[in-house]
Amino acid sequence: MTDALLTIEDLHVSYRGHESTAHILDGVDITIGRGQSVGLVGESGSGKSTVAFALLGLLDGNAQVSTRRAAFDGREMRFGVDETRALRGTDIAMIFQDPMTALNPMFTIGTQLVDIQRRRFPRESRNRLWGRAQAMLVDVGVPDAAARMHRYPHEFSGGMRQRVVIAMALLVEPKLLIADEPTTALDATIEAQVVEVLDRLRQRTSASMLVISHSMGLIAELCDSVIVMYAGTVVEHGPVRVVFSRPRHPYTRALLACEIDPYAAFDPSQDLATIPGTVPDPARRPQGCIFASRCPARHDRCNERPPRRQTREGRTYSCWQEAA
Ligand SMILES: Nc1ncnc2c1ncn2[C@@H]1O[C@H](COP(=O)(O)OP(=O)(O)OP(=O)(O)O)[C@@H](O)[C@H]1O
Repeated sequence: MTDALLTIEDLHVSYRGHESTAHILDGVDITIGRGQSVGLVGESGSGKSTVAFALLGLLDGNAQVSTRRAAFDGREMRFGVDETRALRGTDIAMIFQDPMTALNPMFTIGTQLVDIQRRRFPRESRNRLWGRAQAMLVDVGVPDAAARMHRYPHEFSGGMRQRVVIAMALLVEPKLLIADEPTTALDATIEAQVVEVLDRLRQRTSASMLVISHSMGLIAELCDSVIVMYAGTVVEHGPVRVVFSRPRHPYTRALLACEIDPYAAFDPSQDLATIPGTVPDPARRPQGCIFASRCPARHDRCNERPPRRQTREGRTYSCWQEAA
């Protein structure tokens, strides 16, 4: 069994409103092994970013978070308190969809790449941190790195800014790198280049990765295993090869049917077509299977009782349908 870097059991996140409570995550389990890359895939609103934000202590103040058990790097962890914030920027680094979220327009890239390392390497000289930063810019494919260190974020293109943010995340030598839709804001050619950089660095560093995306192609390219989320629940998870080539859950099948081929050379223009029907209101979750209202294979039992968890070929899925 892989030595887990992160284990979260039964994660719940809800927001209490005036009239009702919206249950955004409902019993999510996540395990990420050391050096492993895990993808989180699902339609918009399925709760993918909520998982990352819970991990980093970035949820809105009115969020209620609970778990049965959570551990990071061999230590028990608690959510929504200072512990999660303490991990941010040292043990866990995040690459956001919009690189400007992480960059300060007022400072040069060099200054920001040096400052980000201070907490991790408090005794290192500025010169040494500057050298590390410049070398990392070269690594992520920023040309003319020595001169670019003196430039401001607005002097970089979108793709180059995202490379800078990847460098920034890697400079703190995180144990876990979270990439939340890292290429969505980029145009197609640049997107494929950034994926290539992430893939190369993933193979070289020992960091684990959590890649959040609605693109199965991107997950197939970057990840060892995949967690498929629907409306705040995990419907199927397991090795990417198994789940994508022989999906069991009707929702995974529907997602894959919408994309052309997750194993084709990464093509960012491939996107999800819509699956008929709508996601249930998080304030009124059904008592049976959460996907039943949109499922082509549903029968009476699916509306009445939560689905059965089944394991086949190292992959687990929650559905009443018997394996063929
Ligand atoms: N403060 C909040 N109060 C109530 N609901 C919220 C709040 N923040 C987020 N949500 C809801 O949580 C749900 C999950 O959002 P989340 O951003 O995690 O989904 P996602 O799968 O990452 O979607 P996307 O792919 O669009 O980023 C959404 O329905 C969103 O409206």
